[in-house]
Amino acid sequence: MTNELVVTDRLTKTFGNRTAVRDVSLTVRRGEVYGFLGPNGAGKTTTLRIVLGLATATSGTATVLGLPAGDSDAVVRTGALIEGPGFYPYLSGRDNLRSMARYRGLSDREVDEVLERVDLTARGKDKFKSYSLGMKQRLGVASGLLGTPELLVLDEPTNGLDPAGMADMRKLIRELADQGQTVMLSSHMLAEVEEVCDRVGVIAGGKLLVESSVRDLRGTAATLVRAEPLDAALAIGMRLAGDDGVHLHDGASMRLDIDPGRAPEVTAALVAEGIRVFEVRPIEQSLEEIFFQLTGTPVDTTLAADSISTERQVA
Ligand SMILES: Nc1ncnc2c1ncn2[C@@H]1O[C@H](COP(=O)(O)OP(=O)(O)OP(=O)(O)O)[C@@H](O)[C@H]1O
Repeated sequence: MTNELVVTDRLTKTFGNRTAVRDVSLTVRRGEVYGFLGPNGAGKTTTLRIVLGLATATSGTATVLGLPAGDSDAVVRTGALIEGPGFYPYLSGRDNLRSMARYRGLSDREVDEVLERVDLTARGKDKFKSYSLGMKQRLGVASGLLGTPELLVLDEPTNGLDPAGMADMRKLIRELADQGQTVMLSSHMLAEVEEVCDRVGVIAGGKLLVESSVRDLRGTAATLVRAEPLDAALAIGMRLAGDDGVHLHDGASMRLDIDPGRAPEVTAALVAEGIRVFEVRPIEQSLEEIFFQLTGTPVDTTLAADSISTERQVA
């Protein structure tokens, strides 16, 4: 049994003379929620389509559950929500799933189980067309869960949902993960990836820029110091962090590019020079800044209110 459920190796896809995906090598491990993060047009959907066997690569390989992407056994063991599944508007949610289940030789009992998992049991008998967007999307996830897939692939699962619908969907994905479900999802929202995902692959312009845990991506390698007089403090800062490791911050503090674990040493050095120390604390880069540094693309401003609140004023 492989623990690397998705492995792509230098995956490349071109459309005419446009390269949508270029040399993407990523790994999704069993039991994790993997966030494929990137701005619109980055190549996320194209990559997921190849992983799901809906498109072929121009070069490179994609392996799913240890099998070539598109292999019938890999397809059967993978659930997906991509480009919105087609549901019959005048059938109930449950009957829509039943028709899918029968087609695949699955029992009605399994339909009731997946409805329960996405919290739609109470509305299962209502017509699909009466559902909110969030419920429709949850029904889409339910359809992806039919057949107890080892891997669930969700393309922008919260796209178009209102804040409450987004929150419901994120909660659902975390619940599925807590039940052991491996999920690979795409998103253009940093806050979402931070909230939901264990690991992240950042893609822009078709290239995978970084792959790491959200925590490692952000890092905490800087220390904020508020002290007076600041000029004297800056001189000590340079002694400790080097000339390039000191940055003015807010006009009243400095950021030192040194591990926050050295806070006692920093404090002692400042105090030894008669400098008054008001604050020494770890400082995190915001994911927005990291994203911008990696991609050269600012985060979608419509997401600002939704973003993670962390230190945003690194000099
Ligand atoms: N069938 C196609 N024919 C031509 N170009 C395509 C095709 N599919 C995707 N592309 C192009 O490939 C690039 C990557 O598209 P893709 O849909 O994979 O990005 P994405 O990251 O999923 O973005 P979005 O969230 O906007 O869908 C885009 O420039 C897109 O226009």
